[in-house]
Amino acid sequence: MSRRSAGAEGARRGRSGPAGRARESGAMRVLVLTGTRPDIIKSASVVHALEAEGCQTFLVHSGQHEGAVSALYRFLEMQPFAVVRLGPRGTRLAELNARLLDTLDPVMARVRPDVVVVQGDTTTALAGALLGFYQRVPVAHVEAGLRSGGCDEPFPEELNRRLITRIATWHFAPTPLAVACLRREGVALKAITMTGNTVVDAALFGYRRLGPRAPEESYAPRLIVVTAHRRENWGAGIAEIGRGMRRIVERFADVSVLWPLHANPEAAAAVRAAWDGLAPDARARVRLVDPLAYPDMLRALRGAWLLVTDSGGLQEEAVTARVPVLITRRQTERPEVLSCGAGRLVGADARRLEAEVARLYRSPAKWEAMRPARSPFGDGTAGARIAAVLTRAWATGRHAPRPTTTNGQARAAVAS
Ligand SMILES: CC(=O)N[C@@H]1[C@@H](OP(=O)(O)OP(=O)(O)OC[C@H]2O[C@@H](n3ccc(=O)[nH]c3=O)[C@H](O)[C@@H]2O)O[C@H](CO)[C@@H](O)[C@@H]1O
Repeated sequence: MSRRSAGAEGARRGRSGPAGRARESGAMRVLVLTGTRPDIIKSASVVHALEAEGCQTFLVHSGQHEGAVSALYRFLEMQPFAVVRLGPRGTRLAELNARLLDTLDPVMARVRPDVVVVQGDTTTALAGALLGFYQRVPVAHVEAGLRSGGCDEPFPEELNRRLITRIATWHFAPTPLAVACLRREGVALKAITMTGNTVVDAALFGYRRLGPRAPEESYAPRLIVVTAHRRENWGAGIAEIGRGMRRIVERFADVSVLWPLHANPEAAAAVRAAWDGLAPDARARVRLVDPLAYPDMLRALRGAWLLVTDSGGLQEEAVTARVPVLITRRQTERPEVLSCGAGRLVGADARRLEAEVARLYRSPAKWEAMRPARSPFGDGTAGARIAAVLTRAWATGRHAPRPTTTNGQARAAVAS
């Protein structure tokens, strides 16, 4: 494990000190746990808002994703307290889980937080929630209440979300639908706050940092940004999406494609193969690139005519950037994208993908109808709402660990 700084002392506002010293100041100590790129992006505004409220934040990166995370932290103006190195490992979830629990346990014990904040549905988030339970530290769950149906799709995230719901004291739900899902599972209303999604906060923060669009950002008239990384699309699905995109480029001479490839070499190879033998003039309109740094992704999105993706966070960001999105999945745990009109499910199906693009190509009105003015994912104040709830609970002494996931009725049902 490498320590980047002690507490928030070296952090943005220089307000706190090493773990031990910070304890003496009496401010609420919050351990914010991240493990993947989306976690980092979605935790930024929570960290900023907690610090603005005078809390001592201890940002811990679990090491689940090890890639280029330090540039992302810098762009989002966050400084980790600890970056855990999990070391070489295979792809077994049991191994990941065991290592996360074992490695994070002493980190949490050293920080002795008053609250641990976990984000979303990763194995890191589940480990953080479990450790909170083991160490009797109350858990705040950001992006709570997303549900897709069965417990095993997406695997393993759907079960992770549900298990975290059983453990958490505070449930920060991004949308009314997420609130309803939590209520259906017996979570007490007073334990839920609807906040909007922190991904919107991050995007607005990012766009403020980037400033106005530069001339070199003016892409071809119809730029389609494509990403494909979901486990369910590995192999045949990604190849099918590639075939569909190829037909689109061959058919429409003013369409260009920017496709940041997934780090997984097999997934990247399947995408590359889809373009083999393409005529040079069409090939010139296709850019297959390494994963984009977050600021570059924000730039690409604001220059895009359309997004084709199986990503969760990108669906939410596309709505915020008012870019129509075709979702290459059978279902989405973000149905708000569909109900607000900004997105359509096309599956990993080349023909459907081509047909949907052709429909939007032919009809500017249909394209415009997929750009709602308001995002169902919030207005960019989610982080502030979360920090306000936590600091209020701290101020009134209501931060102690307690089970909140069952209301009276559910408890009675369990007891009977
Ligand atoms: C089952 C499910 O839905 N799970 C989700 C999934 O998250 P996701 O689908 O949102 O993941 P991605 O698409 O990887 O990331 C998106 C973010 O990354 C930025 N981005 C993307 C490409 C790039 O080239 N450069 C970038 O900067 C982009 O703007 C956006 O902010 O897995 C997470 C655990 O890993 C989960 O927590 C999360 O629920």
